[in-house]
Amino acid sequence: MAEMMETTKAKKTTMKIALLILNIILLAIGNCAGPLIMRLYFLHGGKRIWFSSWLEAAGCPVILIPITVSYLQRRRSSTTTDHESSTSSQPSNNDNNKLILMRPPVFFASAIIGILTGLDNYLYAYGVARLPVSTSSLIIASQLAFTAAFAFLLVKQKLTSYSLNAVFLLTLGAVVLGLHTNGDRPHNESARQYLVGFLMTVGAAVLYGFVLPLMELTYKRARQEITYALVLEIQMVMCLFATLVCTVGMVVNKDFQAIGKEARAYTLGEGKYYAVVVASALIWQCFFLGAIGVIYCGSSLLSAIIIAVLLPVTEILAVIFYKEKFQAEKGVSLALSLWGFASYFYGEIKNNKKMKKREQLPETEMPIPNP
Ligand SMILES: Nc1ncnc2[nH]cnc12
Repeated sequence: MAEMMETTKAKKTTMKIALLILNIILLAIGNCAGPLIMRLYFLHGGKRIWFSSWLEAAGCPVILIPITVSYLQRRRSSTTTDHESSTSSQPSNNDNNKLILMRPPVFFASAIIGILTGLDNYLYAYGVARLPVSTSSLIIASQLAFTAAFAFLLVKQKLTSYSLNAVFLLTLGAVVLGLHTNGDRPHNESARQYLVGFLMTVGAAVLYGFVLPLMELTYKRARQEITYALVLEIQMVMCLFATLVCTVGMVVNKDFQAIGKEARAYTLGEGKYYAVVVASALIWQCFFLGAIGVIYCGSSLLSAIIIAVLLPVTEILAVIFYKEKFQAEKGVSLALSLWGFASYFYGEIKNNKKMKKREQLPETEMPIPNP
């Protein structure tokens, strides 16, 4: 019996590590390619900020694919368990047969997070439209410090010397990255436009720094078991509400009527315009699913650290694809980010080892029962 429990526990741990790796990959794709494709829209004639922020969430119907696969899998496994339990008189798990796992408290929390995400997407898109990538990346990297502060307040995230060191190094990396942005205001932009873009991006960093721990709090306070299938449903509801917020913005701003004209005038061609739009919607889904998936497998702080560590990668990709200059600051920033990331993981590994030792201790101290 104890052996069976050990095997199930080991299986669960392996599954969680596999899920963590998968979500880190999704987050990496979204975090690196998202800002680049959003910028591609603005660089070649795109002007609609509400539309651009709408694209960050509107690709959510694609999440219906893994939701359906997960439902079919649950049903299949529940049929097998039902069959086994009918012969072994064990109760079957009712939740497995449900098409929708989410209960009202999680639904309302996801809806609120979705509304905040919709507003955040607008702030973020505004910054990408107005500022050079290097500047907006610098500001967004400060999000890590806000996440650390909000995670400390909302979910009592323990800040070890290693995670604090990681926050410090990653923030320093962002500051170094911004050193070369002096006087980088584009020629066709007024000082006021530039300043508003700057402030909007600061707002995005603060708001998203709040949203990540809020999601972790939702997982912790949910009065139901959180599984990855439920995480997919949360992503769906969150993005639906974010899309709703941005749809209102688009309607007020008359963006829907402007899309056709904008596509025809796009300097890369109409076909490429729609390709950018579709790719953008899909890439941002990777970002948001990756972000909340990493929170599920790890924590909101880990999600923010991965986002911060990948920002210099985005810079390098911008150098390759948009022929931006690669100054020494970018190399230093990259090194600092990797150092911060290594520090965080070293701390986590040390912590895990300590926890495992503590788990094993009572077993060795327990008296051996008489047969
Ligand atoms: N809406 C957003 N999209 C991507 N990265 C972000 N960082 C802060 N807000 C963001």
